[in-house]
Amino acid sequence: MVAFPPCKINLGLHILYKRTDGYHALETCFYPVPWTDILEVIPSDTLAFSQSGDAIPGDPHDNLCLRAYHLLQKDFHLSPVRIHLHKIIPTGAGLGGGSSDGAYTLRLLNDLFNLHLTPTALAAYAAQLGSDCAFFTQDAPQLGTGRGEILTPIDLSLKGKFLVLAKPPIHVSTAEAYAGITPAAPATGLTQTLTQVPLAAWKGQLHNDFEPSVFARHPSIEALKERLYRAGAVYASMSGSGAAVFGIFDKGVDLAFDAGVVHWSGVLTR
Ligand SMILES: C[C@](O)(CO)[C@H](O)COP(=O)(O)OP(=O)(O)OC[C@H]1O[C@@H](n2ccc(N)nc2=O)[C@H](O)[C@@H]1O
Ligand SMILES: Nc1ncnc2c1ncn2[C@@H]1O[C@H](COP(=O)(O)OP(=O)(O)OP(=O)(O)O)[C@@H](O)[C@H]1O
Repeated sequence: MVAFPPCKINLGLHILYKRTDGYHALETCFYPVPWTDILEVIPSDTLAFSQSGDAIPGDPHDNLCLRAYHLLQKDFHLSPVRIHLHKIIPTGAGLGGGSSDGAYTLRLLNDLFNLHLTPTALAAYAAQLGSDCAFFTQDAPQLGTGRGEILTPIDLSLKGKFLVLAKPPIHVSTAEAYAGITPAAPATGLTQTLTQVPLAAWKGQLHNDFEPSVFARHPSIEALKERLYRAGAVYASMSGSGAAVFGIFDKGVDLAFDAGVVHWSGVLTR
């Protein structure tokens, strides 16, 4: 079986307070973007994991695809599989690429072994892999709360808009980004902003709370965001804890970026 795990952007990201478990309570809108990895899971005599494409930091034995397998193996005594991941989504980007691979491994195993896990059950397993993972068990935009694992569908469509994603050659560690945050309740709740403020007025009203501290350490990320505005973006922001930034345009643009900046662009179809 083959799947194409997408990445995500965060439309608004409010870090509300630090929880007693060390995580932060947040509210964000996860929006899927078809810049995808390629994931194959097939039955095998022995458990095997291989990868191609871009390098992935860390020990391959800790890959989220394998962690997903072991999570279900523990409860369902699954037969061995061979997993191959072709990596395209940049890591350390705030795009949830690793989280997506883990969640899609759960989805493929659910189908391959007819486990009949519901989307809710899959989301609960995914939440054990990481705070961003649960979102990737769903296919539509979701409001994320809690540590990001509590999902509520949101009626929001960017269909027909042209999206540009760009990641400079900077790796932002999620834990490091959270350590630089001073949590605070926002003046306006995220759902209210997203549903009552038109896209044309999001600039200055839709905030990613990670931007001040990450931009202070990495001014080139802020410069990239401003570059998107100068190119005509209606709205631009850093995604997640960075380093990727995105711009939403009313029409297609053809932008050239400095060497080392990996980028994707396309018309959103949902
Ligand atoms: C920044 C976001 O990408 C926004 O979508 C997510 O909150 C990050 O989700 P993630 O990468 O899946 O994060 P996890 O792998 O669960 O946690 C990595 C580290 O980030 C911090 N972390 C993560 C999520 C959260 N709500 N509060 C946190 O403080 C913790 O230090 C944690 O040890
Ligand atoms: N399949 C995978 N793809 C990418 N990273 C993986 C994978 N499995 C484990 N990892 C580890 O997880 C870390 C975080 O993954 P990734 O960088 O894709 O998330 P992210 O882009 O930071 O997204 P976010 O910040 O929104 O969670 C990587 O640096 C890597 O060490």
